[in-house]
Amino acid sequence: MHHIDVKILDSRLRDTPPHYATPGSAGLDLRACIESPLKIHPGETHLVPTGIAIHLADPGLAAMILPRSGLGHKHGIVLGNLVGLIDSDYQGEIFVSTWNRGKETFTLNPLDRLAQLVVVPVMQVGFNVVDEFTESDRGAGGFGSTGHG
Ligand SMILES: O=c1ccn([C@H]2C[C@H](O)[C@@H](COP(=O)(O)OP(=O)(O)OP(=O)(O)O)O2)c(=O)[nH]1
Repeated sequence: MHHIDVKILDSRLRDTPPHYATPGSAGLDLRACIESPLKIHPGETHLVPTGIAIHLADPGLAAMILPRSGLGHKHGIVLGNLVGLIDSDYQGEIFVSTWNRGKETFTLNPLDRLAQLVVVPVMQVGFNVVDEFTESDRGAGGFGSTGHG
């Protein structure tokens, strides 16, 4: 298992440092480190601090912030940037762009679990500029060009 450095920036999280809820969990809970309940009206987006900073350090790693399924499906609380990408050299606090795409006001309470962080391997590649690609079966066909079935 990889280990990465984390800073706890909000003392309320001291007793709950980031950990996977079950051994099979892919996402680490990110909590809303706000001082008081926050009403998010339909269509609004708020940048919510999470009280933690991570340093992935290895350019072969990145972290993605993803919505929580229940919040997104039932309450329309998703991400203003759809997916958040944390670079391996980022050391600042992690923020969640919190968008209420639903039709009802949602109240976010301090330390609520808001989103999830997934650490993923990243391959960095070099680009060779060419005039022609080596031929493939698909060629430039996309957007449904292989049919529906
Ligand atoms: O949902 C997010 C997305 C990003 N970040 C942090 C970590 C990331 O490494 C940094 C920069 O993000 P990104 O590269 O996506 O932002 P940008 O808008 O392209 O700006 P920059 O010029 O800072 O790269 O902001 C967050 O805290 N939450």
